[in-house]
Amino acid sequence: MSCQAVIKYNSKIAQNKSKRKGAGWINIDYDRLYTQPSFNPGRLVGPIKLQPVPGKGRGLVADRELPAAETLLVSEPVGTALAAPEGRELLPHHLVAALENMEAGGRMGAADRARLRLLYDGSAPDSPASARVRGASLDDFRKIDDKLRRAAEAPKKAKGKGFGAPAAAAAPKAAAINTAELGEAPLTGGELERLVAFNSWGNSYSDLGVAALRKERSEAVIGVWPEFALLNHSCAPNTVAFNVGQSLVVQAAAEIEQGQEATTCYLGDLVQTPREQRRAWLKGSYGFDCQCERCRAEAAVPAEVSAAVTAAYELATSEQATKLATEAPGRSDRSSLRPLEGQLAAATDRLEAAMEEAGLLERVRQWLRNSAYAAYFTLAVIRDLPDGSGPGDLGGLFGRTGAAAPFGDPEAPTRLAGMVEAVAPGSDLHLYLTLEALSRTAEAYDREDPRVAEATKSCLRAHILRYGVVSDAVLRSLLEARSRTQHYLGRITLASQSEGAGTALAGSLLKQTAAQAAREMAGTGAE
Ligand SMILES: C[S@@+](CC[C@H](N)C(=O)[O-])C[C@H]1O[C@@H](n2cnc3c(N)ncnc32)[C@H](O)[C@@H]1O
Repeated sequence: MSCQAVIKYNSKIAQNKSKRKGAGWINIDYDRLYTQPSFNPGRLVGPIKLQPVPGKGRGLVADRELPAAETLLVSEPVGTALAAPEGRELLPHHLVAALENMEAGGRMGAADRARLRLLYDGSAPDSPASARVRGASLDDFRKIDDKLRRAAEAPKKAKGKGFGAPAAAAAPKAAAINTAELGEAPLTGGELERLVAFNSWGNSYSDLGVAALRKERSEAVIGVWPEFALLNHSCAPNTVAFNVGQSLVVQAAAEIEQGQEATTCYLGDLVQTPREQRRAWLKGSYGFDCQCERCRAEAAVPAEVSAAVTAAYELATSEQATKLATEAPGRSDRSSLRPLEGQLAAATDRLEAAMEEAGLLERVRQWLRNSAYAAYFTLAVIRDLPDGSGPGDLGGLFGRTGAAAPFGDPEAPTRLAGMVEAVAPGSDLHLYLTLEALSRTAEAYDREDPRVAEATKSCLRAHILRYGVVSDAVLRSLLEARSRTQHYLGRITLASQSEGAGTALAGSLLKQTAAQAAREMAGTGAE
């Protein structure tokens, strides 16, 4: 890194430090959070505010410039989040039943009831029910416990200021919300169903790297993290969220400008499907027509480009392709997959040519590639199959086995990681692919090769995006734990200590300190 970049970086850090003295910045001890299960960070809110967002009801907007890797939120669930062994599917009705049980058993606190009732319940934006919560602020979520205590001490004062009361109608400000009253009546089954339908968040695993460091099992989770439920959706979001114990951590996964909306993605794996599929699912599940930047950009491309996306996607998700790809790990060679490989190559080439012809921006091209990701991914998987070697020797995108397989294209994971970063920065898949890219390029090229240096940088960047700036030791442990993840047919799992070729590699390659990596990131951004 050049001297100039170091100086710029230092001044950027200094600026950030002085900015962070103000209210709103989260200064969390990540090392403790990621390593000590007993450490409870509580409810933390960064420099964001809740405000009306045209066409979306309310949303969270950055109060100041938020650099990538900065923490937006650390949220705790309403009641408790449900957990099950990793990979098990937990559905909203499981959560509704659990919350109903809490109510029935007298274990639902007034503060949690109030937090839930401050969330969107599916009512039309101009209905009286929506008007009830429109004036809420993030403080209403954070300070409910205090308010309830004060209301209990002076019950008469608190009465008469609730929603719909004449005084509230005359002054429709946040102060009109009486959170104490919102916590009074038990939540009905119907209320819970609606609130869970629109606000719950589930994941088939809590953070794999952190679980390893905390010596916990990674678990499937579902819950309502109320502050997180204030984030609106985008098909190319600028935040990443992950579970650490009962907490949900939300990080800026890209720089978010002051006044810009922070967004999350409601789609899960569907983020890598064409526009029509994404929008149909969002309409069916949440009742809105997505108008995010990616949806708008994808709607504006020439018909040939859209047709090429659809054709590539449909080919890769056809019954025949899915069957062949599913059976592939048991195959001794890739010869029977040659016809499919040829069709997929033609389909992705056609998409690339159509995008080139249309002169699209690289950002839009990356979005469109994600819409046809199944085709790019399946092609890379087929090309990864070793020619002629026996079953059990499979490695690469089918999951690391430690075998030194003669991979078809050492740069395939680098390209896939770049694509995924465009729609799911800091996601499990993004981190997995950057590690895969690092181990592949290191196997294929000399350690001094710029492609290895680039892959190292991308890998560190992805991990810092997700985890924030942690100590050198914790970063290295996280990388080592994550280098044992396996990816097979869309599922990422953590292999046992002894499995996985990535561990030693990560240890030897990732000698850079967390501070150096952070400098690299800031230096790149500053130049
Ligand atoms: C989890 S809530 C998000 C916060 C919500 N906007 C509020 O006012 O509390 C989900 C609901 O927000 C709205 N929403 C989220 N993302 C949207 C988007 N991209 N466009 C339009 N509406 C959106 C939809 O009504 C959706 O059902």
